[in-house]
Amino acid sequence: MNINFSKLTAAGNDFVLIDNRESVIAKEDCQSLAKKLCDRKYSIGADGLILLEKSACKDFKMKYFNSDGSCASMCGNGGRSIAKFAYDLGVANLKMVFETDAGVINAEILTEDRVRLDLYAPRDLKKDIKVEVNGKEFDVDFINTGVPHAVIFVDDIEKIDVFGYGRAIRSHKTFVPAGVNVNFVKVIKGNTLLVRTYERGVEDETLACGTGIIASGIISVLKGFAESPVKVIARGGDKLLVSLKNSKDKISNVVLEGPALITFKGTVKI
Ligand SMILES: N[C@H](CCC[C@H](N)C(=O)O)C(=O)O
Repeated sequence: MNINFSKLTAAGNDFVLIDNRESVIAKEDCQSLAKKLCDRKYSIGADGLILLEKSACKDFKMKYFNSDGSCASMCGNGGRSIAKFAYDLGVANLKMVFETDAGVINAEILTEDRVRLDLYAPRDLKKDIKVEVNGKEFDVDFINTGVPHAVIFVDDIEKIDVFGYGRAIRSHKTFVPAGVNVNFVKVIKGNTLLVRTYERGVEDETLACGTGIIASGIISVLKGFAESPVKVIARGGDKLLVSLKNSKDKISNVVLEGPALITFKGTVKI
């Protein structure tokens, strides 16, 4: 049987995507397969594995696995990548609706390499949590944008030890047992953020984290540091846009727009 797969990068967050509508990959094999395929030395290499699965009610379903094999309920850059993958396969039109474990997402292919996601409302906002790690106290805002995120505003985004502090905060007792993705944010002129993210499940800084960029945009607006739509420059240099639709006291839903490129595609016979 031939399996369609692709390698995509979305603002530098890269993924292996597999068309698993015929369920050729068994549930119990997904985590070990993710670790194997995401290994940058002995395999294709990626931040995560994304499976396109059949859905009874939407165009398709997305299942996401980090490069360490852990399963996550959502991936913002992965969502933009699977939209492109699904359109390329002919599974969906330019506008599509798909299921994730965090909720239903509307996606639109805007141009050859730009995709927009319209997501569910974020949840579990907790402001001004004090977290001390490695002798330094951080003022953290927490929000769940499909996966858990800590947002920390810093003055010097170039100098901050994203790996050291990110790893320590990711596993801090405040966030156990699930852990948290850690975003360091610098507000610059022009209603723009610079964001660097230590990603749970990759256990390193990635060049972009879509749900982290959304979390950073939301918290910046709530704190009055920026106005929607917020421009975000990811670590890899790509530009994304976070737009919030506020309704009374909560953010009704969020739109993330940014690049998503197919860098390789093929089929493998099994
Ligand atoms: N590492 C995340 C999942 C992927 C998030 C990120 N790649 C994105 O684009 O949202 C977690 O385990 O919570």
